[in-house]
Amino acid sequence: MIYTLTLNPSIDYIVEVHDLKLGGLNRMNRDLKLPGGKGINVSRILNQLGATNTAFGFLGGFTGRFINDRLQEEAIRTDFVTIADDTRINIKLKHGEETEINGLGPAISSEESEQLLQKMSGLQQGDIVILSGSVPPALGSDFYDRLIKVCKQAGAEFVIDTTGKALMDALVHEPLLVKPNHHELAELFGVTIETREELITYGRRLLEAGAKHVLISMAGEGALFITQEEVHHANVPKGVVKNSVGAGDSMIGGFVGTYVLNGDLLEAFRTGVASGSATAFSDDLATRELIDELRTQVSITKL
Ligand SMILES: Nc1ncnc2c1ncn2[C@@H]1O[C@H](COP(=O)(O)OP(=O)(O)O)[C@@H](O)[C@H]1O
Ligand SMILES: O=P(O)(O)OC[C@H]1O[C@](O)(COP(=O)(O)O)[C@@H](O)[C@@H]1O
Repeated sequence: MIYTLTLNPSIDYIVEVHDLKLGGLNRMNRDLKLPGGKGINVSRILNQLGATNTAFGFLGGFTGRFINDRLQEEAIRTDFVTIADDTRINIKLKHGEETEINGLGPAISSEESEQLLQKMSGLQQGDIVILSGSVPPALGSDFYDRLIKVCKQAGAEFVIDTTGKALMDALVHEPLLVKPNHHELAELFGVTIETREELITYGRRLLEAGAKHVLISMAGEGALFITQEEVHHANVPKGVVKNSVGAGDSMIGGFVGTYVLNGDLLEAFRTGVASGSATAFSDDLATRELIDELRTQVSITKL
């Protein structure tokens, strides 16, 4: 079974303002509310691909109910801990560029966090758990570490998509996959990365530190897939970018879903790229139809 875990879900409030005046009154040209948070996005893509999964995490208040209702409409299995505080709202401001303002996250009591650990104690050998996104300050910076230990004790594999120290600390536990984008990879090592060779060098360091597979996404510039044996590059399909929020999560969903369904790593890479692009070319996350259409445009080259 595949599980996603979103410690810090969000309503993604997408606000389009054509001519933004800081300090002035602005009117929205368009707005859209989407269920968000990294693991929740992964669950929605897995569901599109027919990969059965359950979404774990914390949801609370009117915002949490909105997210839960939207996931029920899509028949996604959920097993969230209900918390007293409201789930956050993240603002995605489109004004020619995309500016994101993400909330810190709600208060979570120790009883609520224990409930999550209790749910996860039911994990079994062979399960895959996708740990995605930021950690609300209320949980403490070592919370992923505790969750990874629960996964390992159960014999479950894990994927981790987070940043900074939490990601670096997770590597020693041998995640099945990590997927930094090119900026996150540079930040992880405190360097500036200019070339593809440098991306590969730093990507390989994540393998050396314990990751089993490394995906490096480069938005419209394609992606790299690095394993112990080989490095592959994929181009991205052509299309008009509408909303790239969730593109990285879609890539993880496409990769893991395909890997679990057919076991082929390069097909998983291809579907991951197609899923990321299909989301970038859509207002909401990708649909199965668009992923299938774009998959035929992704070519993979061994470097
Ligand atoms: N402008 C774009 N054009 C085509 N595909 C895109 C674009 N932006 C993102 N994607 C797709 O989504 C994937 C993940 O996007 P990226 O922006 O690198 O991740 P993240 O959302 O984690 O920052 C890319 O590898 C690519 O397949
Ligand atoms: O937990 P974080 O790091 O604040 O990220 C949450 C945000 O990331 C997203 O999951 C999108 O992530 P990506 O664009 O990296 O795929 C949004 O839905 C959400 O608002």
